[in-house]
Amino acid sequence: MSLTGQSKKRISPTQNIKVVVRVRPLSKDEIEKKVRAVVSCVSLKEIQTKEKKYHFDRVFQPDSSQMDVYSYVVAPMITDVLEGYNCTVFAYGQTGTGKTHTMTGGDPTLSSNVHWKNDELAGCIPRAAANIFDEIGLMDAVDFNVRVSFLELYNEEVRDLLSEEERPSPLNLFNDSKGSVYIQGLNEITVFSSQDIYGLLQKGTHKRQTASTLMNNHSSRSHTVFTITVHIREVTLTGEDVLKTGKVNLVDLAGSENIAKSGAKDKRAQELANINRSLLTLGRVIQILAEKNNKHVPYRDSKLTRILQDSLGGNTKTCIIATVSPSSSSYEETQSTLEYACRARDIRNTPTVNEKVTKTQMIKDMGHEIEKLKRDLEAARTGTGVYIDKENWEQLNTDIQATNYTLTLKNEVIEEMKKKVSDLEIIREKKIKEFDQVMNVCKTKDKIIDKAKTMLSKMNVNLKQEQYVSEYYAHTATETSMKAKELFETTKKLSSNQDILQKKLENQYYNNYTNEKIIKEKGNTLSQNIAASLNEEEVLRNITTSSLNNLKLNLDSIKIAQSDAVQALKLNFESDTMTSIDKIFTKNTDFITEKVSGINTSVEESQKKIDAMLGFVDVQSETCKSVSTKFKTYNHTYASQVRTASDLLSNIYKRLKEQRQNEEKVLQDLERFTDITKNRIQELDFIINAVDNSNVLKETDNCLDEQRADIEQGISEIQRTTNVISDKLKENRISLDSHRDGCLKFESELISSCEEIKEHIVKVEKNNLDVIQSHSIDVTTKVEEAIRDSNILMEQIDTHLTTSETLLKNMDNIINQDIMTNIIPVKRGGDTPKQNALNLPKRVGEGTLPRDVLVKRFKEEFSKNVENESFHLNISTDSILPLEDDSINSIEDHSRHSESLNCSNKSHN
Ligand SMILES: Nc1ncnc2c1ncn2[C@@H]1O[C@H](COP(=O)(O)OP(=O)(O)OP(=O)(O)O)[C@@H](O)[C@H]1O
Repeated sequence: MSLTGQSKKRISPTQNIKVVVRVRPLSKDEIEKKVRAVVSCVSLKEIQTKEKKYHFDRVFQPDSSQMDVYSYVVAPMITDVLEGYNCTVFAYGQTGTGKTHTMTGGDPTLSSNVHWKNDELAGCIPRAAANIFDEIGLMDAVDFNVRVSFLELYNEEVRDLLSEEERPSPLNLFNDSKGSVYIQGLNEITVFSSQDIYGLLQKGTHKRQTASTLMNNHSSRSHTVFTITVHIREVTLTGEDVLKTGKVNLVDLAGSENIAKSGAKDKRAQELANINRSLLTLGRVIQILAEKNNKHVPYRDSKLTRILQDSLGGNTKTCIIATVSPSSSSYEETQSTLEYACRARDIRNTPTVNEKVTKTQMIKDMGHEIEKLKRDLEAARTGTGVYIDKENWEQLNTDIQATNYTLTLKNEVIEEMKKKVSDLEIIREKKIKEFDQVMNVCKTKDKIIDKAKTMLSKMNVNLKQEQYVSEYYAHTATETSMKAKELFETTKKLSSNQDILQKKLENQYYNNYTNEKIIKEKGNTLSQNIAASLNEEEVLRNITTSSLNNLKLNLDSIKIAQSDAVQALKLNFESDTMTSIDKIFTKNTDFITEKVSGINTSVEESQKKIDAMLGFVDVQSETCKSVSTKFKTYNHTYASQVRTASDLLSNIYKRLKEQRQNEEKVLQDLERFTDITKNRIQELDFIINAVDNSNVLKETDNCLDEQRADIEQGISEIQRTTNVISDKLKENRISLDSHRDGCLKFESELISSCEEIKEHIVKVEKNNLDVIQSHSIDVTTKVEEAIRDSNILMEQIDTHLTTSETLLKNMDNIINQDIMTNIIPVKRGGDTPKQNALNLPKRVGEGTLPRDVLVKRFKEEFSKNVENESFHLNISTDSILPLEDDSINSIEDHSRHSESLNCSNKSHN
């Protein structure tokens, strides 16, 4: 039987294995002994011990029913099994915590009177059996096959609990060609109802090895695996028969307590070592899988882990039920079970649906198997098989086993590689996600950059536009001044022409006057002649009168014509020149007004800037003030500190001085005392000598000797005292010296620290001053720049105003003096002079364009030349200004008119 074999087809996403905890209620014994419960279920997912809180997929309280556990853990797996998944449920925990109670339940044989859902004692295995048959029963007319196997793993030996043998021999584990674990000779019994399964469960349970331990008389020391395999026949859309296979392994593990505590000895200890070997290996496997560090997973180190390989980190849907006791006596085990279960939560499986096998393929496989068996039977019956020596046979078997082992190892390596690949795949996916995120960030950044670029280009265009407009205005200003000059020249010429015209008129009048005079003289001569000749007087008078009348008429007509011509000339000149001057004036006024408003705006802006600068200056001055206040405070503190330090020093000096004075005084006293002592000694010597010399007093020798001895003793004592005092004084002096040195050192340190503080203050002050200076320089520069700008603007305004004033004055002069005065007829005569040709400025009437027109023009030009990198707009008035020829025409008309007038005058002459 293969526990794990089936090639896989549909892969579900990788998922953590499910881990739940079931807390058993306190037993009667425990209640009687008043054992304390040391674990509490905080919520549906949390359990609290004395030390720690643990989180699981689900926590079942002591009063949870069997059905509660089944509904949450196994029921969803039945649906998965029928869909073709392999599922495994482990019960893990200390002996006596309810593993068997959870997996098998009170009585493995369910009563047929009660529905399995209502049976209180039934564990997961009988419920799963009933559930599977219920589910199959709900399916419409399907062919199915349900098989059951039940094995026990005891002392690292696999035994078939459904074997007919009384004491079944251990079974071998093999890895088949697909790398799955295969248990040779394990019975898989086909069942047709849930009752069949209950029977087999009961049969197997009887066979289960049990052993007594000190902890629980009924506890099982073996692991059991109860497997229900379901094959369902399906017909594909193409009409082909396929077989869908799914199975559920229900595992009841041996108790997880340690050997020492169990108190087992000798053979039992060996058993426990083996049992623990499986559990220890299971623990290591769980640890390595949970750590996800791609270490070798030691599935092969125990039979239990080999059998359950696929359920841990494989393709199976797995759930671990950790059973714990609430009793304080089991606290350590409970804690270790919870830690173990917690670790297992990190194991990830990739559940995969078993591949559906076609009927043809199955028949083919079975046919091959039958053929093989037939051949073996035939060979055994006829003796035609291959006979080899036993040793060779064993060698061959060993070789096969070794090869199989190598193969298995290779398969394991392959599996590991696959795992690594899948891990790498996960990492790759993560990296791709990260890369995508980075790319998204980059895209966002790109968008921001693009926006910034667009803004920049817009700003560039605006800048160019502003340059264009300002250049244009500058250019127009120059042009205007030039035009004004030309106009001035023209006006001058016009005035000289006016003079000439006046002269012409004067000449005309003079000629007329002369003519009149001559006519009058001639008339007088004629009348004289008529008077002389009386006969002809009447006739001659008539002739003369008519001639005079004619002449008068002629003269009048000439006068009228001339005055008309002058009037017309005057009117023409006035209207044309005035119109053109008006136009220029209006345009210039507009231009000036616009400029003035622009300049006003600039001045306002400058004013605002200056205000802002002044504000900034105010802030800076405030900062300066606060800095200087701080500096003052700092200085003050520093001065007071220096003062305190100097006071301290002077105190120390004073004390030192006093001490020195005291010392000197003591020394002086000592010296005086020494002198006195010396004198006393001398006196005594003198007395002794005197005594020595006197015989009378020899009697008192002894007494004197005694006195001398006393005195000598006193002297020596005095000397000793003096020595002691001098030693003390020396010591005192040394200590004073060291004290003085210390004071001096302190003083020098104080001075140096004061110097440092001073330097620091100076530095800070300098820095502050530098900062303030640089700020004020900046501010001053900016203010000066702003003032300079505004001055320039004011100058420009002044220049414009002066120019316009000059223009106005010139025009006034032209109108008031040159034209109006010179037009009055002069009573002098002369020859009509030749007329001077006027050199008028071509576009004397041109004004400046409004800003919006300029901007529009700039945009047109810019859009045309946008491709050209070195694009530069031509702002010459030839290219941008429209021709406004009214003024030119008027002046040309005027000159034409003058010419015609000249001609008419000539004809008159
Ligand atoms: N949730 C529970 N409710 C009621 N009784 C329980 C529960 N869990 C366990 N018990 C009782 O505790 C005793 C021990 O339980 P059980 O035999 O299932 O423990 P075990 O973990 O399987 O022990 P072993 O490892 O020795 O097989 C039994 O009498 C069982 O009925």
